[in-house]
Amino acid sequence: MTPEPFGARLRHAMDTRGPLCVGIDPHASLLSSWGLNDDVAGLERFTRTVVEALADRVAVLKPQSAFFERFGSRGVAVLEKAVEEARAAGALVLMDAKRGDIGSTMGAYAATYLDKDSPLFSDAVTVSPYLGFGSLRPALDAAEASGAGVFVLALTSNPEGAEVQRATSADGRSLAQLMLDHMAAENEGATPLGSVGAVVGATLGDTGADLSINGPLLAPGIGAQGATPADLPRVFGAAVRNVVPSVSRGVLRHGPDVSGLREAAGRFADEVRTAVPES
Ligand SMILES: O=c1ccn([C@@H]2O[C@H](COP(=O)(O)O)[C@@H](O)[C@H]2O)c(=O)[nH]1
Repeated sequence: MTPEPFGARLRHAMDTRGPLCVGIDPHASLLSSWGLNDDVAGLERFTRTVVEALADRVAVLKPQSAFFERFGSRGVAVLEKAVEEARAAGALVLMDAKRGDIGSTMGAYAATYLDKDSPLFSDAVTVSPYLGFGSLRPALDAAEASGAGVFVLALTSNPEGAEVQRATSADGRSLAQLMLDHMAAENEGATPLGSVGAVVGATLGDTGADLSINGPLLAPGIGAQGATPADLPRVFGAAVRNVVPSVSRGVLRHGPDVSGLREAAGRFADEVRTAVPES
């Protein structure tokens, strides 16, 4: 049976739960402020608490793989369990791994995150297109086959990104626009939403880019990096209904109480609803 595409599953989740994505970023400083040790037991407790607090209410949970990988195989085991538990509780899991390599190696990354039989299978994964959009083909194909999604870096939230992403390509478009146009081509004709998303920072102000890719737009940078939900209409213009606003530390710093995490996520969700009533 053909799996339901990620874009359709995400649209449904956004419409029923609201579009907010909360990141699971177990920074050492957060473990400490939660009264936990910077070790695998602390990592596990932190992660389970976030999943317990939020997986039954937010559309998307986004574990940041780096914070798990730093503990080696035992950290990755915590990540595997978190993915399984978050998905079982109804959240879509977006693995923030930002993978990118030559196509043959990309195939191995695709097998890791986008093959239903993998212990790290996720609803979607972040990838970097700066080895050429075509190098992502194994991930795009694997995602389509398994009903998963791929979020491609376009205009990242960090100020350093501009020197690469705003550089001019051979045909005069910015590199970011070139990538966005590739994503639009991948999503052509998909309803209600394509499964190839773009990452566009909420911190950027008016991007001047054409964001009409017919796919989701992940907007990190809300909270600790200074953006707010009120910035979304200016950054995303007519595409704002497809935005998945993402916040990590801005919510996580309200732990370790489950109620504190829920209230913080609820406040961001309310702010998003006020800023983007059509979302
Ligand atoms: O352009 C990007 C792409 C990804 N990120 C990731 O999102 C979170 C942001 O965390 P905050 O605590 O809300 O700042 C983090 O995992 C980044 O790696 C991004 O910030 N910008």
